[in-house]
Amino acid sequence: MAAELMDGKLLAQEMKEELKAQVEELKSKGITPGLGVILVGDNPASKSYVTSKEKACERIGIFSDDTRLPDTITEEELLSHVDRMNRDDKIHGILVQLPLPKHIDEDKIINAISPDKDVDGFHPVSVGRMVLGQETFLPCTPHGCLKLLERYDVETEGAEVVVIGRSNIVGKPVANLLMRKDKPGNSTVTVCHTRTKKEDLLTHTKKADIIIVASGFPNTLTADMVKDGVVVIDVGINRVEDASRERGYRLIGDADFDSLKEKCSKITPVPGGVGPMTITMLLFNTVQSARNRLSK
Ligand SMILES: Nc1nc2c(c(=O)[nH]1)N[C@@H](CN(C=O)c1ccc(C(=O)N[C@@H](CCC(=O)O)C(=O)O)cc1)CN2
Repeated sequence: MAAELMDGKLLAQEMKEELKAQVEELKSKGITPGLGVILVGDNPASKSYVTSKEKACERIGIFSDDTRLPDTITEEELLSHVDRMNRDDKIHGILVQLPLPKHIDEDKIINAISPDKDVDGFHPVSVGRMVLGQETFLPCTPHGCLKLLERYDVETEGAEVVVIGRSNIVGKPVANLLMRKDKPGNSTVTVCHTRTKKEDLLTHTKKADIIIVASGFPNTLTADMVKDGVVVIDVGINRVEDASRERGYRLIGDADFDSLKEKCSKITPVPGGVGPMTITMLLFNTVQSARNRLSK
């Protein structure tokens, strides 16, 4: 049985149409949603993600305030840019593209973003609200995973979910969201990570109904590790050299798509799965932040 593809590109497109209409409505009320974007250094992947985010903003009518800084910038200088954006009423969301250069303390920068403008959902206040089930900006990649599960009618209530990876931006939040008393949610969640024993990982993955792989390593999940009919969400993005491609590489996820697609009931492709949803959920949060302004 071949798996159904959970098409993130298509869902992202559908959601962007809705968001575009919401932006038009906000504009008719005198509010143009604005996203402050900060990119430090010239990491090629970060540059390409930021460019995609800005293009996506433009397409749906969000204004973006683009600040590109050299990787020689000091922590204080970077903090002053965040502070400027915190005080700018035209900016409803602030995005500091990660990773930051090693000499800059990422936590310090994230903590400086006003929680009201934290459209990445990384600030400790946003994380706390998310864990407590309070209204807040949800982190974009985990939120995108939930939207995919919802759109493709995957039942999460009572499901055995295994999350592979415990990062602050994917593993921990997606595990938390799926255990919340909510829909999607109400799952029994197990988090596996680099220190999980191989035999334990297998025990967990073999009984999972849904597996979210965010390990950062290709082939972390293979067909022999899962039961028939499992749903797999692959958050990984790994570059593999490929001279036949124009850019010299191709992208693969953390799951072995080719073997898993014969055993899963549903699976996300890479590219075209979770990645496009990450950008769309950023737009979603930025529009939400601008709408919040209406009620103030
Ligand atoms: N401030 C943030 N930094 C980072 C985040 C984040 O959510 N906020 N996440 C990641 C990278 N990321 C967004 O910034 C991101 C990754 C991948 C994609 C994406 O669309 N991928 C495409 C393929 C793109 C390509 O061809 O190169 C796909 O999977 O189809 C978007 C955003 C780290 N930093």
